[in-house]
Amino acid sequence: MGVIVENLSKQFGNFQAVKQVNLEIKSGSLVALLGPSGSGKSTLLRLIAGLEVPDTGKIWLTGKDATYQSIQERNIGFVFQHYALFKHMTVKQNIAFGMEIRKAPKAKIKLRVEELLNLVQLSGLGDRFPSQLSGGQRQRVALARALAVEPKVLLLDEPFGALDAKVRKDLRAWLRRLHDEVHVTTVFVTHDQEEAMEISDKIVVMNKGNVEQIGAPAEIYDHPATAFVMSFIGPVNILPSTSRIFQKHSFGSAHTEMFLRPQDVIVEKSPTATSVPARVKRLIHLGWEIQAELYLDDGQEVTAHLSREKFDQLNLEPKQRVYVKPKDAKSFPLYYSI
Ligand SMILES: Nc1ncnc2c1ncn2[C@@H]1O[C@H](COP(=O)(O)OP(=O)(O)OP(=O)(O)O)[C@@H](O)[C@H]1O
Repeated sequence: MGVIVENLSKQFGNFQAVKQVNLEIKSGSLVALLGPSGSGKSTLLRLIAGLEVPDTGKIWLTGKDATYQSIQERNIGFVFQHYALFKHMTVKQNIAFGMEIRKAPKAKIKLRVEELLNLVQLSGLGDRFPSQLSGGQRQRVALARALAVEPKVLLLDEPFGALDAKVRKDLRAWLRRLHDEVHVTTVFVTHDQEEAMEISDKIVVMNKGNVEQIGAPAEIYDHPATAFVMSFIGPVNILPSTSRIFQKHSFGSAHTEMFLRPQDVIVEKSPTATSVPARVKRLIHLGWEIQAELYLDDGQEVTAHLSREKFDQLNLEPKQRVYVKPKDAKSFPLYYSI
């Protein structure tokens, strides 16, 4: 058993930050809490950690009711965005800190510190001080320190948020590999959908204190439960269902808005029975694919993503006449903007 959150709510003054959240995080899994700023991700994480007390609901950690347990009793490892290493202690001393507080035998601490240094790939840097490390290295020390006390659950609040894009990307892959080695139940807060998709087993999408959807990355991307999820995870064209592009197609129940992924816009040079005319406005090279900004003859703008191969085959130019049709589109009963 990992973490179970039951009907959990938290209010700050008049503001409801977390609204009756229910959640089950399987033991040994890596789960991302994903949502825009202010959606309640950090508050939910802090409630699980015991840094906040819930107004209602329960938290179960590895089968035990932890709702009113102290932070220490919960045996949780926590890593924040802004690494809080002890500046006056070396890397080794930082990692050993929790074990020393618990009065673990010296020989055991020494061995475990070496093991953890290896695990976070910082062997040889154990005698440095935090100021002598890069941001990415410091976050790896913070992770080693959190893991040192063998926590039941590891909670990470945007641990790579303060780092530059390249380091961040490397650390994501590294965290995934690390998790595959240690298998500690991990809850990871991020507002970056690519980060969540890349590293997690399951994603919990949050919006305005609510859980919108829980699922594996592909499930959330391919079968979004709500308009919010569809527009938050990946790019999307939001078009009126009366738009010409849908006239010759039917995608189930059509509400007032249709959601069309750019990769589901098929672009051709010649008309077909199911396509409508459009014109190329702008072409943006994204490296692995080309973003074609098009406008339909009714003035509606539509973005299409084309593979390099398809783009070369079409040989597109700005202002060129093309014909488009939707491969797939979705519609939801209610859409509220993010
Ligand atoms: N201690 C507090 N007192 C008052 N309001 C708070 C407190 N902590 C959080 N909030 C409010 O609760 C809401 C949710 O905050 P939270 O930090 O959980 O969001 P988040 O999804 O983690 O956002 P971010 O990605 O910006 O950190 C925000 O509107 C925030 O201002």
